[in-house]
Amino acid sequence: MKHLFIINPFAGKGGGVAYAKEIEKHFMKSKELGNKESYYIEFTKGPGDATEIARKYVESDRCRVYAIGGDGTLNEVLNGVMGSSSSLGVIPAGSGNDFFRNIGDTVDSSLLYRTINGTEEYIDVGRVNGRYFLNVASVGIDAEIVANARKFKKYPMFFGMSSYIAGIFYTVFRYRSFNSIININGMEHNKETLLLTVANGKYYGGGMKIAPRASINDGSFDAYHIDRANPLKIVLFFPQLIRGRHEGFKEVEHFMSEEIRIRSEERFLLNVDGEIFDTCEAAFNIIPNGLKMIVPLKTQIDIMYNM
Ligand SMILES: Nc1ncnc2c1ncn2[C@@H]1O[C@H](COP(=O)(O)OP(=O)(O)OP(=O)(O)O)[C@@H](O)[C@H]1O
Repeated sequence: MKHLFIINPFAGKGGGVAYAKEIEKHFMKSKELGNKESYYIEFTKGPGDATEIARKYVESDRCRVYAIGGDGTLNEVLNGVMGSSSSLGVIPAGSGNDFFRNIGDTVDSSLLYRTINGTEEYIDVGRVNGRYFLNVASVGIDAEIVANARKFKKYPMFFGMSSYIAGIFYTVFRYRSFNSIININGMEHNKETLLLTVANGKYYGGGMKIAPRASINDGSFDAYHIDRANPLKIVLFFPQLIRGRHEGFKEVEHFMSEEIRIRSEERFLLNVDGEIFDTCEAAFNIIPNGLKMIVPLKTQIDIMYNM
């Protein structure tokens, strides 16, 4: 079995780099114990690189591919792995690490070893406008917030969710809803859209529980549409959204669907696992059991390697 580790040295505060030594240590010990598995460590050099690296390896062989970085890195690796028989694991080393929250594990000193030895389970994958995603895709105010949060993230005082909260305040008073036509479960609806989130995973924005009912293996999206609301209401609304308690608001509608389409005469921003695109139409579909995910073992195995 080939193990490919793709490390984004710029994700989070660069914490992913330290894993390279740990990986080498692990495979040295493993070799001493008689295992003959090969491993490769690749550092990304810029945006898009993780997709190219993953694709290059999985085209020639079945691999276990590990994304070491944040949600952006994971998304890029996913887009390189899809269509192959390789599996994908995640070692969180970003600032938000929202996808990892769905796995319900903790980042501890044994995570790397538990993941290398982890089991493989099928999970669903989302696709929008030809791009795959694991977590959440959204349009409207939200994508605008992600774009603005990214600007704040560059400053050291903004970390994790704080850059997102700064993005919210910056965006809320400037943003205007747009007229849209949304097709869900074959029915067309005319809407005034403040936000449409289409979720496979539960979290985004550094721990905001945007889709409390979502599950990565139920074969369906959990979608939330939020109608036009005034800025003050939006500000009041976000603390509830962070905790996943937004379902009670009259502006919020929840849908389960395998296919969703939104179009508008106005252009809007589309957020795909943190990546932002400008468009006037977005077509989402779920691919049930579309990916073999590497799930870390629950037991501590570092003792076995005497580390
Ligand atoms: N060598 C590099 N230099 C600069 N940027 C890079 C490099 N390699 C990858 N990137 C880009 O870094 C971006 C951010 O990575 P990522 O999302 O993994 O980290 P993060 O933003 O810290 O974490 P999170 O998304 O979980 O908040 C990605 O869009 C990726 O394309």
